[in-house]
Amino acid sequence: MSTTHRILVADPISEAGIEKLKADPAIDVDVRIGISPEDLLADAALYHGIIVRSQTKITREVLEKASNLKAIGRAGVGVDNIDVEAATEHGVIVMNTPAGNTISTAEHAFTLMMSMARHIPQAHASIVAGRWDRKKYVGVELYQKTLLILGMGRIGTEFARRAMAFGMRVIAYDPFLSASRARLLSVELADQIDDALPEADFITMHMPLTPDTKHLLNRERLTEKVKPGVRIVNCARGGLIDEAALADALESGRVAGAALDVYEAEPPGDDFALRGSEKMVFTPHLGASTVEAQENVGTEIADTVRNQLVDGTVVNSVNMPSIDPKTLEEIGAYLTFTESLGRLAATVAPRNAERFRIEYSGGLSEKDTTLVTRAGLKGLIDAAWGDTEINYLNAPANAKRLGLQITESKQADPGEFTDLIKIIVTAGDQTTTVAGTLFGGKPRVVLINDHHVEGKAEGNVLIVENNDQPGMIGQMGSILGNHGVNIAHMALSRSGAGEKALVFINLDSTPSDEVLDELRAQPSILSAVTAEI
Ligand SMILES: NC(=O)C1=CN([C@@H]2O[C@H](COP(=O)(O)OP(=O)(O)OC[C@H]3O[C@@H](n4cnc5c(N)ncnc54)[C@H](O)[C@@H]3O)[C@@H](O)[C@H]2O)C=CC1
Ligand SMILES: O=C(O)C(=O)COP(=O)(O)O
Repeated sequence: MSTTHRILVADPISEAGIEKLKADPAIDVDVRIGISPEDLLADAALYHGIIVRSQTKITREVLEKASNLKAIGRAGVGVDNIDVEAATEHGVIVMNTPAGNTISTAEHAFTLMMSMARHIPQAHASIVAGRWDRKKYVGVELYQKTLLILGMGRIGTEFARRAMAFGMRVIAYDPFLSASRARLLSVELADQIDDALPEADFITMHMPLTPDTKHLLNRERLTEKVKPGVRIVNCARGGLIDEAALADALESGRVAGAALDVYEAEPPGDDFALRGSEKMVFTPHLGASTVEAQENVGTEIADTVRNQLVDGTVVNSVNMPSIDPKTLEEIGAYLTFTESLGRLAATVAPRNAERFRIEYSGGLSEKDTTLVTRAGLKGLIDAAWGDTEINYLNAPANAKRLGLQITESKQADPGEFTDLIKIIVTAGDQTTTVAGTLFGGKPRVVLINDHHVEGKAEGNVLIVENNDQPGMIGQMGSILGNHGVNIAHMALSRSGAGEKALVFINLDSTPSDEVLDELRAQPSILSAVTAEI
């Protein structure tokens, strides 16, 4: 039976994007543009996917109600209207469209800079008002002026190209920009923002709004650090500039002008201090509002969310590593297997694990194993704590919540196997080790503590530790047989003749507590545990 995935489109995306979703039999789409916060809360549980732009706020409260939600798609770049931390905790993947609106936004920001330099909106309004103010609107050239770009990512880079074509000197401040990349882009790299501010005739902002970047242009910078007469463009996020401080800096003349597409509150309230200033140029968050950009981001996000819900791929996620079809092919087989190993470790290990260590050797040691580690962690947490809401996304956050330390190591030499995955769980001074490999594509458990076995890592398993003495297998077989539990496969291991032995049994059904109690009551059986892995 095929499942239908229900997607809410909460903000306006292109018709082409909506048509894509409507045409897909696996998708049921509800277009509810401008849905109220109350309705969103009330109906959040209906949806597996939600698509937004910058308007709809996906808050922690919404995520708490959205019990079926798996993916949020942002048709655009900035995800500051989504509580990504809460989404991660709830196992909801957040994905965006990083490149679809780059050119439109760079062009818009550049247009704002030029309009500001030549007072275009004010001059236009003066004509409309019947005036002919040629003296009042004398502007400045961009040519040979110094431009400071704050945030040299996709949009910043496109802005720089255009500025250089206009003969501007370009300085970039971006803590994540390498010196070699700056050279490649022909821009000067500023190590410290405060060193660059006094040099800039124009500043343009192109970074995300985060707790680190909030009010990057604060009162001190706007009134003491910037070059007198600077002109500022913000087409990124309103919160990057302290608007009240900007109003004062304009008033004092330290800042000659500013052009904003984005605001601390959108739309700005009645108390918006900058509204009346003649030195300002405003647009209502139009950076990405072109036919081309909307076509790009609308169709892309429709595909991205659809593919995540239907095929399990993850691309352009801001809170989870990518799982593209190639990655799935490379490590897909290891994901379910490592989850089983995690479950097995939980079964054999004592409760209250404190440390989870996963070791990769062989071919896997050269691959990106982030997700494989998360799969093992998911299996462990699910089986040990009974937390079925756990998934690849929220496994690390849940491990943290449970006080579980995670370490991962890799070594090239796999010993006798092509690939080996070892999970070591520690609780107090007790350490439990399980290891496994894919044997001709089939998952095999090859080690449980110091016992080498060759067990099938699937279905119902029973692990019995006993004293190595004659008749033990018969004893176990009869107890299981008497309760109608069929043995599918059995693997034996012992540390030495007459010492401790371990039996790894695959069963056709789950043994009851009665069976386990009976096994444990045998004088030579030291332990018996069962799990569905
Ligand atoms: N007005 C509009 O309609 C639009 C606004 N945006 C905004 O523009 C921003 C930039 O977009 P893209 O260039 O596509 O993103 P991007 O991710 O390609 O670039 C962002 C850059 O900011 C840098 N950065 C991060 N923290 C920084 C810090 N503390 N100081 C300086 N640089 C820092 C990053 O290293 C990166 O190079 C987005 O975050 C979004 O909020 C994006 C599209 C449309
Ligand atoms: O992509 C972004 O970050 C934007 O700010 C564009 O916002 P919008 O989709 O036009 O509401």
